[in-house]
Amino acid sequence: MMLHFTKMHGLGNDFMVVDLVTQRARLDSERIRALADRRFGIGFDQLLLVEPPLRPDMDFRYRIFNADGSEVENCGNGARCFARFVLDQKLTAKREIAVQTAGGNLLLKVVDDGRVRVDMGAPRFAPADIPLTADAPAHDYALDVDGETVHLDALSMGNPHAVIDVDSVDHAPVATLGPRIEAHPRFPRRVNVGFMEIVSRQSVRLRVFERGVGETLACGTGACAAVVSGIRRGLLDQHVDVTLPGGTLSIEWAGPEHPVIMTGPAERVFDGRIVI
Ligand SMILES: N[C@H](CCC[C@H](N)C(=O)O)C(=O)O
Repeated sequence: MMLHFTKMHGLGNDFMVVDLVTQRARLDSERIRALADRRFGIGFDQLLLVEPPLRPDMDFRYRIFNADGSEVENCGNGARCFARFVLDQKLTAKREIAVQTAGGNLLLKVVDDGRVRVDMGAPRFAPADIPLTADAPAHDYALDVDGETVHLDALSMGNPHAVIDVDSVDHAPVATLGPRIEAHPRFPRRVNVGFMEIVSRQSVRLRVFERGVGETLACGTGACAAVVSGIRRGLLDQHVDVTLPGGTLSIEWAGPEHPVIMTGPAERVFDGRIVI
């Protein structure tokens, strides 16, 4: 069958977006892995599926699959592209769009300069919510990585994140330490690993080794997790600019029980059709 899709990106974190409201397709993890490979398919960090909602108070269901075929709970850069996509495709005329994901509900809003503002929901810190099989609180957690102790802050943005402070992201061990933490047995659903350099109380630099993908040019939930971690430890103010290799996101968090607000761009690259 022929499947229509749109290629999009958020600061270089790139997506294949598929409307399953007006078309039908069965996409299993093997097919998704093939589509994620530019030699056999399209090539993307994540596949985003736009589906009818399962609940009457939601506008859409938003499903997310990593390049390795694993379905995940949330994707921040993808949420901004989701909003741009459903408006461009005229699947809605709403300017505030409620979507349900496996990790919670998001509220998407296209703001005047064309960027998208996302209410990402409140972070969660209990080890069981991350999940982290920890016998201690998940902040400033000392993780034994092959005999080396790595201090990290673990939390959930619907999906699991570990945040590590570094003096310089340019010299951070993203490629060597990232995969060993991503697959660490203490994280039974694996984990996204963020390396954060604090520049000032209103600015950080960040690189993320993403679960199921590897290092990406940007990670929206990773940017949220890094700012929450810094604010919680008294190192950052409420509104922080996060500069990733692909560009800068604006993140705001007013503290526990409050949602994290992320604002940034969403770009459409091309439309296509593929035989599946
Ligand atoms: N790799 C992530 C999903 C995509 C997150 C990222 N692309 C974002 O923008 O939040 C995970 O396995 O939880």
